[in-house]
Parts: sequence; structure tokens; C-alpha cells
Amino acid sequence: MRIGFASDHAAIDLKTVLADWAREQGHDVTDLGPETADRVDYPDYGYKLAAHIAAGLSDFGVALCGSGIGISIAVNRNPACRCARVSDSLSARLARQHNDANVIAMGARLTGPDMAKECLAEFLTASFEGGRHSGRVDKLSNPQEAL
Ligand SMILES: O=C(CO)[C@H](O)[C@H](O)[C@H](O)COP(=O)(O)O
Repeated sequence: MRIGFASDHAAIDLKTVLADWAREQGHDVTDLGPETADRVDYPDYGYKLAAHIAAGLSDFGVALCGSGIGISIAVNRNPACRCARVSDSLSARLARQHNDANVIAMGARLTGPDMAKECLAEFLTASFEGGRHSGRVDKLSNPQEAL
């Protein structure tokens, strides 16, 4: 799979760990930065990842910051993205199975590298179940169709 990675300064080490792991698993990795641990603003990299996904350049995205919260908010401002901020592997799986999430967000200051790898592995392995979930996910893209 093609996977895009982006973070802020707080998560640059976790980004390297997860991107290296993904390459080892045979995935095609794009690292959208940052390249150094200099302080940056998570919206810049969240928007960059979201635009990358919206352009169809990767199938999935991994968004990382200190808590995972700020960058997930930034990614979700792009209508092409459904970004789920997770800290356990069941949530990571459900994000794909029920929500058809195309970006996973995690917090490097809250989630250790082993759990983060487990979450990413579940996310990449699981598939959207469709069925009753399809109409709900469609409403996320078409709020005018909601009640
Ligand atoms: O968690 C974050 C946003 O939700 C960011 O990664 C930052 O860690 C957070 O904003 C704190 O920033 P700091 O400049 O590293 O203290």
C-alpha cells in the first residue's frame, strides 16, 4: 500500500519508527516531514498530509503529533479525509471497519512505539465492512443529507 506520513516536532521519532516499520512490511512510504526536530506547527503538516491524500498520492495517511489531537483536527478539515485519532488497536481496527478512515492519528507523547505499531498494523489489515456503515460514512461527506 502507499502510505503518507506527517508529524510535528513532538512526533518525529515516532514517525521514523513507524515509517521504517511500514517499509519493512513492503509498503510504499512517503514522508511528508518534518525532517528535523525543530519546533513546527502541526496544522502545516496536517494540511500537507490531507492534500497528499486528497490528490490520491497515497492510499492511507499516518498523522502524528504530541497528543494526536491537533493534527487529527487539521487533517479532518479536508473533506477527502476521515482521520481517526486512536490509542488502542481495537479502535484502530474499527476506524477502518466502521468508519472507512483513510488517516490514522496518534500521539507520540501518549502512545509508545510498540502500541503505535500495533495500531498501525490493525489499521492497515482491516477493511471497511460497508453494509449499514456505508450510508453513515456517506453522510460524513454529505452533511446536507443528514437529518
Ligand atoms: O499535541 C500537539 C497538538 O495537539 C502538538 O504535538 C504539540 O505537542 C502541542 O501543541 C504542544 O506543543 P509544544 O510546542 O511541543 O509544547
